Amino acid sequence: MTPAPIAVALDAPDLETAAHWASLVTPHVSTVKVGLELYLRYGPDVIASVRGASGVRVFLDLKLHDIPNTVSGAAKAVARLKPAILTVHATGGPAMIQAAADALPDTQIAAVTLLTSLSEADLERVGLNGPSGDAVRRLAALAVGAGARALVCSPREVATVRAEVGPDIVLITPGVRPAGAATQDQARVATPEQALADGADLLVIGRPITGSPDPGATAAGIAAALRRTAAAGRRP
Ligand SMILES: O=c1ccn([C@@H]2O[C@H](COP(=O)(O)O)[C@@H](O)[C@H]2O)c(=O)[nH]1
Repeated sequence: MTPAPIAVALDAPDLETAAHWASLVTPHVSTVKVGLELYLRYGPDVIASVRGASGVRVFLDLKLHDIPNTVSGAAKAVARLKPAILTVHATGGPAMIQAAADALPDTQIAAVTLLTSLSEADLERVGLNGPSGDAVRRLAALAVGAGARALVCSPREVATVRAEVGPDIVLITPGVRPAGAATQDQARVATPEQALADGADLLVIGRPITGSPDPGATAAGIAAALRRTAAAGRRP
């Protein structure tokens, strides 16, 4: 069975837990995601631990945000880890995004538009007035123009972003919650089915899977639900 287009966020307090979660979910999902918590605690070794014997795709979510020269150096520093995806903040600007893309030609540089934890009120507080979709669309176009091959946006804006950047850019959506799941600190959320229907290519799902009693079974269940929805959509 083809693994579902899901990146499980391995936001674990220790390496053993992260590697265990990775081994449970990798039969069912295409990708595992290493973020700041694990990478800052364990450094580059964490990548081999979660990749394990399966060789699953690793998404390195470091959200780099600095001057272009520093981001270029940081991107080169992780090149030997061969991440499938590396994130930078789109608000770092075009020169910074291009520096990352030039430094890591074999990795998809994904530009994070606006964090999915920010509500419309939060965005107003940081000086981004107007609907989140407007800022996300602007940042998406800027990032793609600078060489980003992937974008991170909330599932609420993914249809707008798809219309803006076309079919060839990989759209990644955190802020995904199965129906009825707690939103926790996420503000702009949608279900896995809705995110895919609206144009997402890869769904980032963390705590709804890793916080469940059986992460493997939960990942398998979400993957099966997505397959059922896709099959229903294909029926005449
Ligand atoms: O805008 C963003 C960018 C990245 N993330 C990351 O995705 C996961 C989401 O985890 P959940 O447990 O499903 O909330 C997490 O690692 C974030 O760092 C994001 O949420 N929003």
